[in-house]
Amino acid sequence: MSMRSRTPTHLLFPNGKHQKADSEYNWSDVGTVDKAKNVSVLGSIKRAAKKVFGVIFFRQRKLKPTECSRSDPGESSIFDRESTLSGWTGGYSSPSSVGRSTEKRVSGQYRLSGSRFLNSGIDSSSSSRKSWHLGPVIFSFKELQKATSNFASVHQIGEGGFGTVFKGKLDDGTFVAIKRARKNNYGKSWLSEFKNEIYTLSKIEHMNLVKLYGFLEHEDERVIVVEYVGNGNLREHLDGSRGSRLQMAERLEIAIDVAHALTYLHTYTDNPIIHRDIKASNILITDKLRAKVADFGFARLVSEESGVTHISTQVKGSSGYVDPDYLRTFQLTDKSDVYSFGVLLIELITGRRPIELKRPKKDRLTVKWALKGLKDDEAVLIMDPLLKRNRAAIEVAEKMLKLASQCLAPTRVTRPAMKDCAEKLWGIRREMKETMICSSPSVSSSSSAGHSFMARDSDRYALPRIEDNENTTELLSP
Ligand SMILES: Nc1ncnc2c1ncn2[C@@H]1O[C@H](COP(=O)(O)OP(=O)(O)OP(=O)(O)O)[C@@H](O)[C@H]1O
Repeated sequence: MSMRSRTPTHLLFPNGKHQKADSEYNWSDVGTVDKAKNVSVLGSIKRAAKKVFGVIFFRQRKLKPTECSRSDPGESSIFDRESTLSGWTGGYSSPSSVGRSTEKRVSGQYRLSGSRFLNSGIDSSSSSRKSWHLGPVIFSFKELQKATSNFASVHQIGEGGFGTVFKGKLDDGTFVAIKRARKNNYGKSWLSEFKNEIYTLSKIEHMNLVKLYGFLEHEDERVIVVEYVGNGNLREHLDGSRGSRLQMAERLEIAIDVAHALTYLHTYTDNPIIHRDIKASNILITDKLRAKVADFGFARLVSEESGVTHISTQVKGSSGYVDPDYLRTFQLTDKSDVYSFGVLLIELITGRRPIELKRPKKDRLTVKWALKGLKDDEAVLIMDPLLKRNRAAIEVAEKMLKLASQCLAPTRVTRPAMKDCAEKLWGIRREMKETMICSSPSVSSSSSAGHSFMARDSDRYALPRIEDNENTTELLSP
């Protein structure tokens, strides 16, 4: 568990225009957070119960008979609404969002008897680990203290603009990442970032996105509890401070994972979500070298009609990753994530950070340097020195660079959609397999190599790696 050094600073550019505030989510939409501050959790339960009964009463009066017959008698109306949102199947299990009947506190979580979860026959008291599927829960400060030995520095795994990240172990044995906000941070925009991360994460569920388990908002503490992803972040892997060197096939798989996550956010959620802070340190890596996108503090929902968010008063993102079109127009679209994804592709190929101040002036901006390499037909020279240079790897580098150059187009209209990027990457992956099979030393092994690829493809979501074929010809030494 190494503590990561601070990665590129976030950019905040006031545009001087008096436009609508950058983030104005209706916190009550989340349906979970007690608006009043400095109140005990018990207080929130009581108030929530009143509110819930009010909602039920209201709903019962408004529902037509046909609507009533559709609902499971044990499900709350709010679950009905939430379950249609973005494939999120659980809705909230917090006091303020749950429907009818009594709340039970189970293993530090507020539970509903009569909820969808309990109706499904899973006993939350005996299996609280599974109970995350219900949706985010409200933690008590005490249980988070216990999970982290009172936020001991030995449990610290990261630090960022939001605050400090700890690894914690809950009573049921689940490992979690606990993001504890820096207290002197609490300005208006910061609070909106906190709420934003919870709001956004609560709406999504995808294997390549970090899952939200719960949160705490009590007195001056703001904490987010998310799925723990145990193998560091992509930047640490590229720097060589984590793991053994990522080879080209693994980097390609990571790119595909990120492309899937962003395609999901842009295309398959009810309201498209723009992440706004795609960068290597926000890509977390699992033990099987799969990628999960984290850090939704800056994410924004997009209006379905226009495909754009409202004009921002502040441009947010991390230096080196921010879309120049967004900087120019203050108009945020999903293509801003596409731009940042282009920067990420360049990082995966070169291993370099987007800005490398210690290098000669002409090489400092990695994107510029790498795209010049592509133009000069010298992809092989800009490949990360840690990468093996076999034919398959070089071809992948060239193709990924070409895709990166499209993502990095100066204006958003000419950039591909994330879905197209994912499809192109799948094509690159397929061609890489073919090259590796062809480069295989013996003809007879080609069929077995083909067979093993098929086997790996069929369980891509279980054990998804293509390994670099050690037998492919080494064209150049790093
Ligand atoms: N779910 C997690 N599992 C494991 N490690 C994590 C997790 N979330 C964050 N980390 C670690 O903590 C670091 C900082 O986390 P995070 O980026 O979420 O904080 P932040 O304040 O939003 O950072 P920044 O402002 O730089 O984007 C990550 O780079 C990663 O190394």
